[in-house]
Amino acid sequence: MSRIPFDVVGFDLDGTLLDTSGDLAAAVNYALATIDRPPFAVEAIQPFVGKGAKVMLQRALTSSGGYDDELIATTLPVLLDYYEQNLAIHSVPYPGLIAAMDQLDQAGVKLAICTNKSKRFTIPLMHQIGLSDRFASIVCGDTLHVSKPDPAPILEMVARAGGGRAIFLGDTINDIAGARNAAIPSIAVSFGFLDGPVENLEADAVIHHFDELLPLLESWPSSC
Ligand SMILES: O=C(O)COP(=O)(O)O
Ligand SMILES: [Mg+2]
Repeated sequence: MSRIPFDVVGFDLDGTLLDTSGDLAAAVNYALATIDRPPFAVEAIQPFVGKGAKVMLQRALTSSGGYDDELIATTLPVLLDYYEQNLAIHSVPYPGLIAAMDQLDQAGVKLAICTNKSKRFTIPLMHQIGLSDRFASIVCGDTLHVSKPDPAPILEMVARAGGGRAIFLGDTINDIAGARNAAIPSIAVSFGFLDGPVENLEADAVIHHFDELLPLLESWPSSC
């Protein structure tokens, strides 16, 4: 019998399951080079991630001289096409993820994903990393007509994974607010693409490494 009081453990993707920042930065920098803007360091791109590729590009353009709609219209397809061809060159699971997933499988808990990344990138990326068949459901930024922090995609992820009690892990306010809006508990990961102190996310708990996940879930009060 599992001592974990959850049926579904849901994960954000970028900055939570996988460190995708190397490939995202390469795509942003490729697009910026086509308009003679200088590249960003990988770490500088991280806080731009979390609300989809268009917002990531808008944030990069804002930090390098500004933009108008025409510039977005020409550079976004360049970024998207490059990223689609280069999804998993540098991207890797965070340390301890696979072992934590194995432990959750053994405990009979379903794993699921709710990401603001488009389906066009999410499904091939998870396939190329070799993890796509480990998740009971994968809800992307364009699966519904709304994305996190709206609660609908998180609730859809839980429903598609079979329903029941759920908890959600993420690295940005979109994830933690989305879980709160969906009335499920949340865990913030301190190793993701933070844009400030992890405490500012006001998650119910914080982990610094995936080794902490199983003990945390096993000690989670079953009444809350
Ligand atoms: O593509 C993004 O900007 C964010 O994706 P995430 O929701 O998996 O962090
Ligand atoms: Mg994220």
